[in-house]
Amino acid sequence: MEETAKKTVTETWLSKHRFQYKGATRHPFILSIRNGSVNFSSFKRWLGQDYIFVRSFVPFAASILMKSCKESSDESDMEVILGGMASLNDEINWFKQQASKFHVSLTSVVPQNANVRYCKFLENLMSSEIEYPVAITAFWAIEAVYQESFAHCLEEGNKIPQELQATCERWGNAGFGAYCRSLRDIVDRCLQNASQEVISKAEVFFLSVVEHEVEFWNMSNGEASV
Ligand SMILES: Cc1ncc(CO)c(N)n1
Repeated sequence: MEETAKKTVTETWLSKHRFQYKGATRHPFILSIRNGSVNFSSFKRWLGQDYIFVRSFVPFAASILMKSCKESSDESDMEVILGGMASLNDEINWFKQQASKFHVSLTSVVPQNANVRYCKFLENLMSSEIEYPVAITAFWAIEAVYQESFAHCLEEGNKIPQELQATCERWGNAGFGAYCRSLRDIVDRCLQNASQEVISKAEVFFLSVVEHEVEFWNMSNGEASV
């Protein structure tokens, strides 16, 4: 038999679940930002909801940092995650600036159902019963969907409205891309040595993230969803 490079776990998932993944990274809302047809009230709705999500994402990131200190075999994981937390600090301030620019009142945003469900999902992942490889898989997937979505907006031929350029750059920039790549490497390293049970559990959570992301983008439509 011929020697071929063994596929990493994330490579396997991304090809096996490419349709679902594309649903999240090429969502109509993202395509509308890229082609300039985006409805500004949709964008404002997304902005307010995402601020709420990011505030829930901070304690989740902190829980990942704790797990990495206790369970990781590689000391450098801490630096990668800590770097992510530093950019979340910037992100919170950025949301406040953008909200003021777009006249969105962050204090009066009511979380929609899909957002409440996604935040609840993060809370469950913070439990000490969730293994580090499983939690970091979800963490990577959450960041990667945004990175791939907004990087796609920035690709050649885009007609991004000038007001939304900064949003696309926030998650689509090369530095954020490199950060997501580091997270993905951590996931692959952790899962390479994990039991089949943990690998399967991580795959289920990966798919859940993808579904939650689609539901999250759907909220920008403003239609009440169940
Ligand atoms: C819903 C959602 N997913 C991912 C990210 C990336 O941080 C975000 N800000 N919001």
